[in-house]
Amino acid sequence: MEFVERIKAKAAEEIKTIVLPEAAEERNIKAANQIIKEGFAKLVLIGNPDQIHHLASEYYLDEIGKATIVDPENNPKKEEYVELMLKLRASKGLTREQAEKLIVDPLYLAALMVKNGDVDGEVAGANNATGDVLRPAFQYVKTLPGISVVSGAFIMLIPDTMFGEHGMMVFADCAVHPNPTAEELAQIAVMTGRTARVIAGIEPRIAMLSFSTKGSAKNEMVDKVVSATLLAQQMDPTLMIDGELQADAAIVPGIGAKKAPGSKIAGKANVLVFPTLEVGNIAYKLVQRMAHAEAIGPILQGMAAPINDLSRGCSVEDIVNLVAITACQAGGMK
Ligand SMILES: CC(C)(COP(=O)(O)OP(=O)(O)OC[C@H]1O[C@@H](n2cnc3c(N)ncnc32)[C@H](O)[C@@H]1OP(=O)(O)O)[C@@H](O)C(=O)NCCC(=O)NCCS
Ligand SMILES: CC(=O)OP(=O)(O)O
Repeated sequence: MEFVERIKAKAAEEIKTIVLPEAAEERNIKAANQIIKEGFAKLVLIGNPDQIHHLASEYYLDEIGKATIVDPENNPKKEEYVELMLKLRASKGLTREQAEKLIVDPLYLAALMVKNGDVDGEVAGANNATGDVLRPAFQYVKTLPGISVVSGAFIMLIPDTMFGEHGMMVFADCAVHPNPTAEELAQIAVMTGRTARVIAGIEPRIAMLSFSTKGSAKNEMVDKVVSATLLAQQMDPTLMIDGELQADAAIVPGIGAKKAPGSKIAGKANVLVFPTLEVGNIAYKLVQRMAHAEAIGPILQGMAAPINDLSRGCSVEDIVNLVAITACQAGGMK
């Protein structure tokens, strides 16, 4: 079974409720209709009900009536969420007046719904920049115990290639943490290995990427990747991790054998960990656009509850796929 079909079938085994805070938008509403029709998740749509119904009738989206619509301007749970916000962040200086303003923002409302257990997960980002999606999630939903840094992975499905796992690769961090320390990069590598195992369903072979292979260049940026590799190997000895490797040494067998003889990962990597967000975000977009890869994500790694971001360049299908992954995470696939 193909990856996307497998994820949808898994989500359908235990139906979860996912909130879409950008529902009054064409791609979101079309995706919502498709998800309800396919039946692998229940949906809560945040937005102006008139706008949502108008879009649904404009595009003949017959299933939208089966979703729960929450109007942020007229939300019966507003007071309950404001109290929760104050309980969680009054100590950080949040005032009642600020909380009452924030809870009308669909991205804050969605994060509070997740925190309050009213929904099982959230998908947003088609209409909002990543930072704006992440901030309410970081403030209210927080990270898993023991995780200090959230990162974003993409499952890349690259057509007509044998790179990675028959064209499937996992890339991270492509979305969240601009300039990780060695310790943070090690955490990102370990979390990405787990995403590859649990969500992509592959046994990870993780390459810690750099512009140097096994000491071919000397620079503090290379030193960071070397330290991160050692730390990641210690953090999870069950994972196969090697570095520092250049991208060609990581994925091309002949070059891997030449530049990193004896490495179990070189030439065979199916997980690529980038040294900074700058590199990861540029690399995933180039592979997506130039190699016509499907880029599923960013799947946020290390959140205490499933909240996932989208690229503003996403398609309807991208939203559908990420909702399926979010529902699987809510079902315990983390
Ligand atoms: C994620 C991001 C928005 C956080 O920036 P910020 O709001 O300035 O962060 P702050 O330092 O004020 O932190 C806000 C909260 O988030 C937490 N946080 C920040 N980065 C975090 C991370 N990577 N993992 C976990 N928590 C994080 C902070 O601990 C803080 O929590 P607190 O308020 O309870 O103390 C910022 O790092 C960012 O914009 N990243 C790039 C996103 C992006 O544009 N990606 C490219 C497109 S996908
Ligand atoms: C993941 C990402 O790059 O998001 P956007 O394209 O919205 O900035």
